[in-house]
Amino acid sequence: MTTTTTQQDATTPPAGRKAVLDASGVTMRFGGLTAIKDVDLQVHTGEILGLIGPNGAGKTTFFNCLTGLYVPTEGTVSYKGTVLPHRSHLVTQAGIARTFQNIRLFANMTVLENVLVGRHTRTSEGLFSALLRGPGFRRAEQESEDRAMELLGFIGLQDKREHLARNLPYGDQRKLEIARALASEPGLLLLDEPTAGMTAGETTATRELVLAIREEGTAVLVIEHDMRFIFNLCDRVAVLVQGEKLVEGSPETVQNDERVVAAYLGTPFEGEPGEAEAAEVQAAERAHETGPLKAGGTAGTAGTAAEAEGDEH
Ligand SMILES: Nc1ncnc2c1ncn2[C@@H]1O[C@H](COP(=O)(O)OP(=O)(O)OP(=O)(O)O)[C@@H](O)[C@H]1O
Repeated sequence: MTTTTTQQDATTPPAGRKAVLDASGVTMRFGGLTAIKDVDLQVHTGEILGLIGPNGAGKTTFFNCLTGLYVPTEGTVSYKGTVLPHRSHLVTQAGIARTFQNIRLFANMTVLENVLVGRHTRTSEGLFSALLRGPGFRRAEQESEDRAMELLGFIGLQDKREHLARNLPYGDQRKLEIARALASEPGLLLLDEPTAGMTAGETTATRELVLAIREEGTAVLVIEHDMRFIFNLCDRVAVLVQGEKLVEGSPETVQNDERVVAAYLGTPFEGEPGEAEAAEVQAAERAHETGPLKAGGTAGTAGTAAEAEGDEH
């Protein structure tokens, strides 16, 4: 069921675009369980790629392999042509930022402070400079704050800069997570279920935000269960099923692939609905009309499908 299909439009980079992310043969085993098996995936500059799959398909595990949280059992992950180290802060420094399925903000810090935390990989001032609070440090601090305020403006939270993160409404907390990730100036942003628990309005706002992020020059790889969101947003979609890439291609290609439907809904029964089942339902309906249930569970004279069929002729 999990044969990999590579569509013509799946691997060919759009003209003039290069791969920012190149995951090759990524496999992740936990003891006897293979959560990810030999997955290849590329994300190109200016692209929004969706990663979908049923619960437990391995999407988050794959993200963890990309971002250095897990060391893949096999395979490599490259960013702009350089193989990434298996350390998450080095991956962030290289240019990949992410958000998590469950919000991970510093609840007791302000909105602004949360974004400033996200900038630490982009500030070069050392410990001594920070302790002495010399001119170099103060300048860097001001630059960081200016950039953080720019990002808060970008997500529409500039007026809440002094609010504690824990006091923000849920949708704003999600946006703040994205701003914190953007503070590291990534070339690729990974979003893990960014619209989980959101209202329809918040989901639409998130879609617009992701499109604006792409406009600013950051490629996006997004995991999401909300299919409408994915198919309306993404340039391409990849489907993971039981740890393997099943299909990859345009939203239309993926939506129309029967194996994707089967993976989500289960394999359909062979053939048409059985005549016997249909007759049974009809018989039960007639029995209901004919009279009260007799002891033994049959109604009137129409106890079985066969009898019902016989009655009709
Ligand atoms: N640290 C771990 N140790 C052992 N097994 C794990 C670990 N992390 C994930 N798994 C297993 O790997 C498989 C894939 O899980 P994963 O969370 O990546 O799926 P998912 O596609 O993100 O699911 P969901 O959509 O429900 O979030 C599951 O069987 C899960 O139980």
